[in-house]
Amino acid sequence: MATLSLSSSSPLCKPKFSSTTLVSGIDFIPFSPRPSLSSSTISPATVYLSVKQNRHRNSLQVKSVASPTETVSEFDEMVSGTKRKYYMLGGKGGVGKTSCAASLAVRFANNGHPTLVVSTDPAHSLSDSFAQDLTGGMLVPVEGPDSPLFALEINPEKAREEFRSASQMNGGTTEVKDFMDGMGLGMLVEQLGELKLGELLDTPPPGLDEAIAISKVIQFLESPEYNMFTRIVFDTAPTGHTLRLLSLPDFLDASIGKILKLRQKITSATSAIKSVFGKEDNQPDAAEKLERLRERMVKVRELFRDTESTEFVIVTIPTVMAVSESSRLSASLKKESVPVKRLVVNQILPPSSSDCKFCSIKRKDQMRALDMIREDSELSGLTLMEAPLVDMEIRGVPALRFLGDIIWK
Ligand SMILES: Nc1ncnc2c1ncn2[C@@H]1O[C@H](COP(=O)(O)OP(=O)(O)OP(=O)(O)O)[C@@H](O)[C@H]1O
Repeated sequence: MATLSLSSSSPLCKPKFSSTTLVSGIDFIPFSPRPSLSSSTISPATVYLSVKQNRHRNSLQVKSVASPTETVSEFDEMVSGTKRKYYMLGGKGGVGKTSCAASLAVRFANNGHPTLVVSTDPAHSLSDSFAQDLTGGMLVPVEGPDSPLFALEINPEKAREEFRSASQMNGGTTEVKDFMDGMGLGMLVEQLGELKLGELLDTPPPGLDEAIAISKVIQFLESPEYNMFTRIVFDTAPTGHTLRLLSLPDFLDASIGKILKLRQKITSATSAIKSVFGKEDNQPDAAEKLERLRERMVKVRELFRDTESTEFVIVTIPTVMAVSESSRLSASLKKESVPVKRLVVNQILPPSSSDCKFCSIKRKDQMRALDMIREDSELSGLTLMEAPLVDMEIRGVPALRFLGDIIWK
């Protein structure tokens, strides 16, 4: 039986399979691997853990069982190369997307990659996860990891406001409509109204915030000062939003195209009239802004489908509901040609070493859900990466490093 060790004094150390090292406050004891999960679907060096308090207060032991045939490391593949790569983590609400995304970002940073972790979930929890204030909609350095790690929580309200102001006419739609009505051109404005842009922005459908947020990130990343980041990890909003997001760039691209055409017609009509009356047309560069937004939407769409640089990682928990939703998510991503290779199954309970009835029933349930994954036509082809349910809240860089070292192998 091999032992996986993690050392707090050496965050860059790779797992060793021979000795036990004490790390921080909890003791992890090994238990046998489930024979029903084949080595082809298990991530290398899958860790089976049970958690129990250690009498050494500041130490943590992690022991694992490594199959002798498992040699290829998933994380080695993820970490190799300095070309920029994007990892998008998504799944059902509350399964641990933020914890997994933050732990992956820490893992990349501790393996030499200047990394950016971005939350596009309107209900941000990166700050809570890192236990640092990362709010403000700008890049904020995360303290702790070995290489630079920055976080960005996109403020959806601010991003949407920018989009709204770029989409509006000079002086507001009503004013323009009155003016255009007077000129017998009200029909054009009505056409603009039919696009229901105002409605779209006032009650945004799931996915719009995300699309705008991601296009905002692309805008950031285009600036030379962000060239340094070689890994970008996205903590995305729950599944429903993600699915809408996939079709949104097309929808917005088409809408913006129409808006731009109408704007052009209206602007040329108004400026011709204004010039007759000697008024200056001081129209700001709104059309230009809108065009740039449209271009970024196209880039978002391309980014999602780029198998070279992008990977969507589904995060789930071993319950029938979460597995069913993950299966649907995987099918939708496949349909949209979004690359998916890995599935993180989070919060797996250890086999009960006590006579806790609740624990053993719960674990049996989880094992059934894992079987479901194995038999699911959508999910069985993905590489399974398992994470135990630990008996402490995953908060702060040391805890995230600990979790990351277990999941991302
Ligand atoms: N493996 C784990 N062991 C113990 N606690 C965990 C584990 N993974 C996540 N948690 C805890 O579960 C809670 C929810 O996790 P997290 O915020 O990462 O989920 P989420 O999927 O991002 O949620 P949301 O959909 O609300 O954004 C947090 O308190 C987190 O610390």
